[in-house]
Amino acid sequence: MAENPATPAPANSRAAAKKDLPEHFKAYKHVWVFIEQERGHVHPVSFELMGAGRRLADKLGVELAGVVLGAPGEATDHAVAETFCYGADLVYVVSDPVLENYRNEPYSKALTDVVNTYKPEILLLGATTLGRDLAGSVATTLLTGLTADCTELEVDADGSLAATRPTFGGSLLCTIYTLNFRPQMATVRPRVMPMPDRVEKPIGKIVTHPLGMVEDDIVTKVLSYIPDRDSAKSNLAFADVVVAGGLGLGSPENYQLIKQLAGVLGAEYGCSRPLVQKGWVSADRQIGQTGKTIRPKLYIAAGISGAIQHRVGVEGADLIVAINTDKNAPIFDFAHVGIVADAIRLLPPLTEAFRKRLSPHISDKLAS
Ligand SMILES: Cc1cc2nc3c(=O)[nH]c(=O)nc-3n(C[C@H](O)[C@H](O)[C@H](O)COP(=O)(O)OP(=O)(O)OC[C@H]3O[C@@H](n4cnc5c(N)ncnc54)[C@H](O)[C@@H]3O)c2cc1C
Repeated sequence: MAENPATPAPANSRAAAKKDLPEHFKAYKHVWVFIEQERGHVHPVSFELMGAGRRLADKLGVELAGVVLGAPGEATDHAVAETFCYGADLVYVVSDPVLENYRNEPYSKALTDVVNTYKPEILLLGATTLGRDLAGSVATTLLTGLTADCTELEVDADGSLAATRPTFGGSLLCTIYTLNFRPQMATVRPRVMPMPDRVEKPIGKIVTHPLGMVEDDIVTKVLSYIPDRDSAKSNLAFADVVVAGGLGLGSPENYQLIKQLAGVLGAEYGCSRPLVQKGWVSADRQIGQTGKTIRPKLYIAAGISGAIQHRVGVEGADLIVAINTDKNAPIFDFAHVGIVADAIRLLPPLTEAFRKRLSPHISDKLAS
């Protein structure tokens, strides 16, 4: 692997680092996306990656495939059908009762076997808890490179995957290449890539592959399945409207102003990292490089300076409104609307104005 600054180096400057791709890797073709599904629920990041994968596949002139692992039945069938609606040319399926719940061992074996048999040149996974666990073990088993938490994926003139991600605490971007091994693997966090349109399509070509493993082969046992009661608590990453507060609010009491405005707008509320570190707000509300990436239609940030680690999590918002007392705050460099004001004084009348202006019907629409 080679590490480069944010702008991909021209192909010829990497020539020295690039030994001839070993003969057995030359057969690796096509772009694959691992479709993460649990009990019939496909994680949206998988479809976001289908959009990114389609762009890469078209540039390379190859096929885009989804890989679905799961137990035989409706849930897996549904995931396969949806994968076609998000642009797959074909779908690889490993369907076995052992794969009903995620466990690293059988999932790694299934994905590794399918890769070794059908040889993709690029394999993308969501940087979710499951995706990170699976990607790491599959990459180490395949002895190939994995670039985690990418923010951009491109294909170079020589067909290499240029995977860009923040480094040095987010102060730099680096582009990483897996030059001499295949597949080139990358994970991407939810909401980093835009969601492509879903187009109703019939089921296309499916390639099934056996798991070749039975329950007795697996060390970990699933004793029961307990859904995470908190998982539905914060819908921050997928909200259309997000209101967030930072250290400029000065106290947890003042942070309530953020929640009040969010309540009136039917929005989700979030925060910068220091508020989580101070214990004012729970970690699932943190926005930024080490928190959630958001892509709302409207993002209101109050008392947030706009450090790069925060910026990378909000740049995908359609409209960013920043409230800050310091007219030179970095957030004004990327906000679409900047309000130089004391948020503690501005938020209550702003909330009241929205309350008067928005009928419940409009609030519902904004939030939907
Ligand atoms: C490895 C690493 C990962 C990180 N990950 C993240 C991350 O995921 N998310 C994240 O947010 N940060 C992250 N950080 C921290 C980041 O570098 C910043 O320190 C942080 O974002 C700053 O938070 P803030 O804007 O709330 O506070 P500050 O930078 O202190 O800014 C407060 C702002 O409030 C303004 N202000 C003061 N009073 C008022 C007022 N009354 N009304 C309006 N404005 C006012 C000030 O002018 C200032 O601009 C990370 C840092 C590192 C090193």
